[in-house]
Amino acid sequence: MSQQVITPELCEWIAEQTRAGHASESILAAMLGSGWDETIARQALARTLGQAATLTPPPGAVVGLPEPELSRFAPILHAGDRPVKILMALRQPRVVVFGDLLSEAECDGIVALATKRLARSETVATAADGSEVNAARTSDGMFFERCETDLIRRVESRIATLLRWPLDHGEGLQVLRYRPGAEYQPHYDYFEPGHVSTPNILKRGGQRVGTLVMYLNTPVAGGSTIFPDIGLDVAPVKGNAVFFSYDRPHPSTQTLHGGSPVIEGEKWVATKWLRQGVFT
Ligand SMILES: O=C(O)CCC(=O)C(=O)O
Ligand SMILES: [Fe+2]
Repeated sequence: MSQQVITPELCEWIAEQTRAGHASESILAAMLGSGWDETIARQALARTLGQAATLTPPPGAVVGLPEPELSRFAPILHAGDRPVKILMALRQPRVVVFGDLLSEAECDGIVALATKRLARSETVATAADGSEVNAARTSDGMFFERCETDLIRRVESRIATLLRWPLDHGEGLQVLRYRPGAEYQPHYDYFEPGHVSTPNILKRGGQRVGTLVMYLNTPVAGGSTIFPDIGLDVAPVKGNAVFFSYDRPHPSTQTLHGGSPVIEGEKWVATKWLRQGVFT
């Protein structure tokens, strides 16, 4: 079978099989038997049955991922010290848009702290030979240490509560500033399994399994976070955030994403990457 697609007919067939009493696992086996690609088959089951699809994870996949508590679909989650709105949730791939994760003052505070460091890194960049310049990412960036200041610690523990993932499994916050024309071309956040540097990176906490991009300001135009595989554009609104998770380092996770070019104004984001284990 080439170019397999999940059609309404396929979803209806899965629903029928379920009504007839077949377990998700045996429907998957039947699909694999008739030549369906495993990733597509799993996606079709997840799309049709949602949380009722009880499948054991694929071999090599991470068991247990960062995930907000959405089982009752409470529109407001209590993330420790702050109520956080759920604006949108997609099951497959898992993408959740949060409203008001950060207050205006917290956004401004992170931007102020990062601005000082960006100014410093600009000086270094001019002096250096430019080898670090990445054409796919035309923003400027810096990293905070985990729990570097009280503000950073407060935000990090809120994220840990919201995503039910230990604080020490997260990397330090990365802040990016995009000026007009700057963008981050579509990419995956996991480390490429075949890349020479990956084995060393994985020693410090394993693979990345989730990403939270928090918007620290609202650009005038452009700068949405795009997910080309699923046709999703997330508007960068100050204080809001987009979360997505990936259980294996593979394009089948459909987590290709990027920052579209800023058209007017600046765009500031803080990204928290979540690892499988303790990040050291
Ligand atoms: O700026 C964005 O919208 C996306 C940022 C991103 O992909 C990242 O920080 O890994
Ligand atoms: Fe990314």
